[in-house]
Amino acid sequence: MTTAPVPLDAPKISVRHVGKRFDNGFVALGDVSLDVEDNEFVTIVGPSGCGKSTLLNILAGLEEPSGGEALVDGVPVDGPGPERGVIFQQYALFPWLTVRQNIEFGLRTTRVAKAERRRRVEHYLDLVGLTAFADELPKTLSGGMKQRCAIARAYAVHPEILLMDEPFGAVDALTRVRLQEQLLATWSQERRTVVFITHDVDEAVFLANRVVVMAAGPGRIQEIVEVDLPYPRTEELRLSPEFTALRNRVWSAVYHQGATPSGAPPTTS
Ligand SMILES: Nc1ncnc2c1ncn2[C@@H]1O[C@H](COP(=O)(O)OP(=O)(O)OP(=O)(O)O)[C@@H](O)[C@H]1O
Repeated sequence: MTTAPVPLDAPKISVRHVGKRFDNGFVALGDVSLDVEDNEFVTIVGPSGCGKSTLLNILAGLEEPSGGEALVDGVPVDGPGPERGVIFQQYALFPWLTVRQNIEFGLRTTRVAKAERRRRVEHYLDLVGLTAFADELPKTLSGGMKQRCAIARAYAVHPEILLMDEPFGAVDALTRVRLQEQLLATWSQERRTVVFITHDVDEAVFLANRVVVMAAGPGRIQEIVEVDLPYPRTEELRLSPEFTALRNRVWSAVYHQGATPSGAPPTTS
């Protein structure tokens, strides 16, 4: 059997008419199509149950679509792969391994030489601010620290694509802002393609090149909002009229579906 050549101009990720009907007959995704270019940062927002996680799981190769296909570099996704790092809301650390060992774990299954593994682990420990806790077990860490450890573990493998499902959902507001800044700093230094699910409209706009707004019944793309704000994104930018306008536009696309995500609605006075 011959494999079709990968087109040079293929988007990094291509979702083509993907549908998902679960075994109980529930249709979680209707007909979803989306291209994500190399090095893009795309966030996905939408009401609970509109199929965000289902779509991400299909990209991760953890679920199979029941119609259409998902492609990475022009090749159909057929299970998980090391080029796609997945980060969930729950940290999923190994409790019996130290922070350092948890970060190193993913690297053991790659062909990275020992010296390079060590270098990378120290680099990502430093990047997420956990060097001082490297020899601690996860049970001694706060929720935000555990999540930073999970993020370092995913980054250390150098996946070309990061698939993130509400990764900062369980951390306090201040840690969340720091994690957002760290993620953007890493993304701009090391360039990855990121697909990031969130319920937080501010977070969606702050991080993304494009915000994909989904709707439910069945899950589908309602609107795509281009975020033409410059990087690096700063705290001042969050207060700017341009940011507020985009935030309100995304909010309105979600809000006018008749369901509300978490977070405060825009003031209308
Ligand atoms: N294995 C399954 N079998 C049947 N239905 C499922 C299954 N997994 C998810 N669903 C349903 O599919 C729909 C989409 O779920 P999904 O988790 O993708 O939504 P979501 O947009 O990520 O929601 P949330 O924002 O609450 O995390 C939901 O109605 C959910 O109940």
